[in-house]
Amino acid sequence: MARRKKQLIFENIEVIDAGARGKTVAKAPDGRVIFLTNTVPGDIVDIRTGKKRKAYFEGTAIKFHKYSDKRTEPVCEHFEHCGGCKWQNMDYKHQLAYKENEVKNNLIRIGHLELPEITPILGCEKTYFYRNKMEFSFSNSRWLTLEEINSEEEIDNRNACGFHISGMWDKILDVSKCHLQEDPSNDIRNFIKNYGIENGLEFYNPREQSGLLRTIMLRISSTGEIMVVIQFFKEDKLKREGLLNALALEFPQITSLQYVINGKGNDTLYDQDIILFKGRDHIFEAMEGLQFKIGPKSFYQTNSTQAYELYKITRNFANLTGNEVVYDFYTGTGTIAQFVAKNAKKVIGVESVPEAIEDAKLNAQLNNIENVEFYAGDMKDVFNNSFIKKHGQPDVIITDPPRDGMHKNVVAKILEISPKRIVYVSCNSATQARDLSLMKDQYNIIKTQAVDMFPQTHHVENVVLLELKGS
Ligand SMILES: C[S@@+](CC[C@H](N)C(=O)[O-])C[C@H]1O[C@@H](n2cnc3c(N)ncnc32)[C@H](O)[C@@H]1O
Repeated sequence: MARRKKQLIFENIEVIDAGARGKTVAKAPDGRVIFLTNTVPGDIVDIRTGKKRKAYFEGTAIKFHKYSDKRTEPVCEHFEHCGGCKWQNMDYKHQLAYKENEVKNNLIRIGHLELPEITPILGCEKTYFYRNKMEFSFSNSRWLTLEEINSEEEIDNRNACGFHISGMWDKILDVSKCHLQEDPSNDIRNFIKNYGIENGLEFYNPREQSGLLRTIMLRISSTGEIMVVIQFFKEDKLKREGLLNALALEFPQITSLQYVINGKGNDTLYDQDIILFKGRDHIFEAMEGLQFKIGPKSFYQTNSTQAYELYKITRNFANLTGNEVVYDFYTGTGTIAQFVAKNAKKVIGVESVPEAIEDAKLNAQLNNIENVEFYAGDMKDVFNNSFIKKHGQPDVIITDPPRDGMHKNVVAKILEISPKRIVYVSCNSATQARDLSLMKDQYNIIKTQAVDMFPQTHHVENVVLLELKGS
């Protein structure tokens, strides 16, 4: 072990694991964990530590003695700098194994749960170009490589359109080809960027809060429909219409072309008026004969193909016969509720975003589903005695909370009313394990199934079936 300022150098260390936050894991000779970003399990490396926390280090591999046989060549030219698909350098079958293991470890170590035999994780057939929604940002402060910084040459164009660089709020990595969304995603983004540069549309300056072009949101649905929403920082009718007309002419296949003028400090669209320029103000997603109307603010699972697999597993675990009252908590736009409705007596969905609930009601009408009801509000407030009195004792609860998991009062209320069956869908198995540990005295875990929705990243979805003990 050598010392360099406050940093430490550890030599010949094997990388042993991958998991939380997309980082890989090695151990220092004293047993302390080192989290790394630029390695794959099986690599043998020298490590320079950076940030030291109490119980672990953050580090970087500075020399490779052996490359792991779990490695594969990243397909994306931006891999090294982007940070969006951190696991691209690991063969997909190994990515799946680490995800499966992460879920299992969380359920056992955090939840102290007794698990049934674990069914293998369900991988994606499509490991690239699987996202239906992408967001890109403009900046006149393109992130520069070290080579560019050290070069003597003057950099005259620092306009960029792509992704934020982690830890540098004002820097954007300029992306020429992203492997996450099908074509014409890249063509549309590059067209807008090039048009902007050629026609003097200033790119957003995040420090000074100035410029015109701010963000692009691009949705391509499984039905092939395309939505483009361009966010401008200020009003400039001439330049805006020039761009939108040129885009519409170049890509006549765009179903919905919309824009926003947002002069706020942040670029979230959710509190903004979105203005239709051409086509419809929505596109459609379709799943097993159901249609879902998707507006610019609607939530829809980002990987449509795997969402279908996830919902089939959920429906299968719920094992409905047509006579059950089902509560679908954290229902979003009511997709799971509608997906299981034909197998249930009635389904009640709850969601905090009122616009999502409006979409859910509209979609249920569109799909001629009459046995679903939707309510907007925070779960911990809505799910109370009068709610239960109104809708009846549920036979099955399906719950799909955000990454933070369920509020403890929601868990307590579920335990109080004790439905026979609970299907818990989660995008964060650590909080899922925490919640399940609160339920383990009353419920047995019957099945658990991990589903990969996001290849090349560490994210993983997990579905657990619980049954009331003694039922
Ligand atoms: C993981 S998404 C699930 C969406 C839906 N089940 C689906 O498959 O499309 C979680 C949802 O919970 C909603 N949500 C977050 N916190 C909530 C709360 N406290 N009460 C109710 N809904 C909440 C979010 O708006 C989001 O739509």
